[in-house]
Amino acid sequence: MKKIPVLEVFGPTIQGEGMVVGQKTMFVRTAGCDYSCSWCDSAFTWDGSAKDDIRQLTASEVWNELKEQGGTRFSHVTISGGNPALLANLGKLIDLLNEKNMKVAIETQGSKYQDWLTKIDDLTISPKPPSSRMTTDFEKLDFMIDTLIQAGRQGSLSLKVVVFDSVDLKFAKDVHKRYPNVAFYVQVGNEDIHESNDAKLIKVLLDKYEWLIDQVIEEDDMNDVRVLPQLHTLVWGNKRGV
Ligand SMILES: C[S@@+](CC[C@H](N)C(=O)[O-])C[C@H]1O[C@@H](n2cnc3c(N)ncnc32)[C@H](O)[C@@H]1O
Ligand SMILES: Nc1nc2[nH]cc(C(=O)O)c2c(=O)[nH]1
Ligand code: SF4
Ligand SMILES: [Mg+2]
Repeated sequence: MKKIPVLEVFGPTIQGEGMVVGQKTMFVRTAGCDYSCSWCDSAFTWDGSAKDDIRQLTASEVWNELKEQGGTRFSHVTISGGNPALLANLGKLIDLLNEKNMKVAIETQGSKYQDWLTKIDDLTISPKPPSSRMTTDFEKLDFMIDTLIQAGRQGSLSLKVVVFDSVDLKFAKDVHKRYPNVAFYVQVGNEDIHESNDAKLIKVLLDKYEWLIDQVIEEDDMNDVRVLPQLHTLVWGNKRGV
């Protein structure tokens, strides 16, 4: 039986980001990423700092853990990382979750396609803007989005770009223009991922949110865009596992 490298199972909590923000959900966080974004708020998934906490679990072991923590208080599971789309055998977990009548969401940056992506109810693809210092392979992203749309998954799909500055905003605009038929979100970037003073953090994040709203309001290429903060950060700050 192929295993899944798991770093965290937590919840129920609310989805703090993107297309189903506010949705009550459990989280499974896988280890490993093909990127190393300068501002990654989950760098422990790939920088080696949590390597001793990685557990190799089967799909049914992950399900058991979800049930242990969530009981009967959930019907939605979000799989994030790291990049969960690096894992071909995650398909087994997705099939099991579907069998258990769970809705399943995935967070990925769009760098790697898997066939099981067509089975996801809420799929967030989050290409990385220049501030991350990563470079998007648009051929791969085109392939992923074309394939998903061809498979009839347009309604389950969204793009979400994290924005820190006006260069990122230009990138977000270009991504939205390239895929005009995909629901599009911009999200406030958190520059203070190590800040433990929540009041200070919230003030900065709300100011950035207002700045981002103002930018989108003025932009005639962004009329069908949703502007969101990271809701979980406003509620719980930089705490892990919420
Ligand atoms: C930790 S990533 C894991 C999934 C996948 N690797 C990705 O980046 O889409 C989950 C989400 O958090 C966002 N994110 C990471 N660091 C952030 C930060 N400092 N501020 C705002 N969003 C951040 C990512 O852009 C992504 O949308
Ligand atoms: N509540 C909550 N919402 C989230 N949305 C995306 C998350 C992630 O780290 O992928 C996340 C997370 O870690 N917590
Ligand atoms: S792609 Fe996602 S998990 Fe990977 S480094 Fe960037 S934000 Fe972090
Ligand atoms: Mg997060």
